[in-house]
Amino acid sequence: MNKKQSLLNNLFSLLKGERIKLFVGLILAIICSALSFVPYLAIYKIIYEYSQSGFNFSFIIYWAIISIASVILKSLLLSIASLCTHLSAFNTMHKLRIKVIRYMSKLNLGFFNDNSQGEIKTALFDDIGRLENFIGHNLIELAQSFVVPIILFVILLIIQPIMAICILIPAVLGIFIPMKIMKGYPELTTEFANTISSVNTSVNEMVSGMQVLKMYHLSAKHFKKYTNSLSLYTTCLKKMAHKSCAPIAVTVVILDSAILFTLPVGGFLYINEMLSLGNYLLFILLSMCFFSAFFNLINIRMGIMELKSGLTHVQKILNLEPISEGTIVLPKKESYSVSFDNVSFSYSDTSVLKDVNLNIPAGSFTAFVGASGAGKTTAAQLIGRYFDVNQGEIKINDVNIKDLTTNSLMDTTAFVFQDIFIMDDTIFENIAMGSNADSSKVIEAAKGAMIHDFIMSLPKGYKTRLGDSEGIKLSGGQKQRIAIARAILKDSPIVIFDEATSFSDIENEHKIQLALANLLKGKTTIMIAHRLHTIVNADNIVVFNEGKIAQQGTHDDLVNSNGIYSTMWNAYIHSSEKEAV
Ligand SMILES: Nc1ncnc2c1ncn2[C@@H]1O[C@H](COP(=O)(O)OP(=O)(O)OP(=O)(O)O)[C@@H](O)[C@H]1O
Repeated sequence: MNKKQSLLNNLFSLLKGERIKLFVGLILAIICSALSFVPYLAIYKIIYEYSQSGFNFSFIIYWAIISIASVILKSLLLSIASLCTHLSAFNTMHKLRIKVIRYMSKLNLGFFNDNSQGEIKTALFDDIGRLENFIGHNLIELAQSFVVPIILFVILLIIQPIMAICILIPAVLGIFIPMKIMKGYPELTTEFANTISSVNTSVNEMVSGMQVLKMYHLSAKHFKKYTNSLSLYTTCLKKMAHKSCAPIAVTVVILDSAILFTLPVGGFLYINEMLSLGNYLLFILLSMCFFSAFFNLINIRMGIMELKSGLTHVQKILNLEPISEGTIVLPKKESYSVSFDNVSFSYSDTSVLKDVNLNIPAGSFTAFVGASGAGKTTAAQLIGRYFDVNQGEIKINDVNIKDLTTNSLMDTTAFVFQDIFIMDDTIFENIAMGSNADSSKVIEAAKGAMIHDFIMSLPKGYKTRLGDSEGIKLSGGQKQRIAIARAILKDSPIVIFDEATSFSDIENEHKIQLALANLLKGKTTIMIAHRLHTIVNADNIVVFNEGKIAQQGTHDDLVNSNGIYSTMWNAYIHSSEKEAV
């Protein structure tokens, strides 16, 4: 998508497939507006007939039936028009949501670290959801608000030009004065969209952290972020109500009293024989329709402002630079080398990795260790292009990862993190993750991750549902083993574990280590670990310190040299002994 392309342009291109439905909807809406004149016409006819030839009951019945029929037909057509525009709205919202989700998949994975779930949810559902009001309701009102006054104005112009021009005065005042008073409303709608986003973010945070919050006796009232964002939201709503109050009142006053303006003008023209009594009557009735058509304009304008500011969040996502994709596809191989050449990286202003040089030979087992915040996870994530390096190059098999296709990079690397994503689905699908793997492969992977016996102990085995809604809950260690089974099944030549066995008990951790040692044979493995006993057999242990590589070597080499690792190891042994006592 073109970065400069505005969302409104995108909207028009999304609406392309909906043109017929929209056209039918708008035409029907205009016919409905024409039908709304019929009762006025009936009143005119009855009064005029009465003034000319006295009371005529059958004439009244005739026009009453026509009026009722027009009202019924109008309701029917309006329902069909509304159905058409709503179907268009739902299809457009669906297309835009798919478009944004597809686009998000082109962004680097770090986007999902940086953007809270609440913000993404607001953009996808609340902001795009505003299209329903705009396409479903506002477009109909817009068509009626423009077409009806134009038709009426032409009719009035034909009957009596002076009178027609006179009725323009209150209409113009009724539109422009409120618009002037509404100054500042667009800023409020932007503020409103932002406050909804921050309420969603804080609600998400609060719900996911409810257990911790309760433990610290923090109720919703005490969760400052939530109460603050909620107060901002409520304040903004109040400000919007205040701001919209005056323009709505002014519109109502001007348009409602407009008839008081046309009435004496018409009277003057009638006295001076420039207007017949019948036409005077018709004028009064038609000008009532004319003015009422403008009432919706103020609502439409507010709706458009809210839509525009809401869609800026969506536009912000669509404006992000997608990850540049290379063209090289790595051939299928058991293992690949990975190298960091002078790599530096910062998260906005925070420099995290500085001039890192590292060679990870194909098929080797490398461990990243170091103090918390030293940059281990960041270094590992850069291999999967969660973010792009600011300086230097990361290569897989001597190919810069930026030159690989995204699919090739994703096929080549598998990540197992501490924080594991579990889908609301069966255990089988949670391991297969959308692949076409058959059950024997899934079972083999589960056995490798030491989770098969647990799965078989469940009444529904691999068909057991996991997840928050109706599924069973897994322990941290069980989740980690599901994630390890996924990685085993993915069979990527480079596997990166970030504290992937930290939730397992010692016995299971040992079993997993043994199983992994077998399964990862030949693969290039990178393991980030704080529990140092899990990586003593690594071919190379890389010690990170403040974003730099401070040391590297085998466990024995590092323990025997006086450095950060030996200090870490001694502290680790000491704390393990203490725990054992
Ligand atoms: N998405 C992010 N945005 C901004 N700063 C970040 C982000 N992720 C990490 N950092 C910062 O980068 C630094 C390195 O973090 P990183 O997670 O790579 O360290 P680590 O060595 O893996 O730590 P740990 O062992 O605690 O997981 C830290 O100071 C952290 O605050």
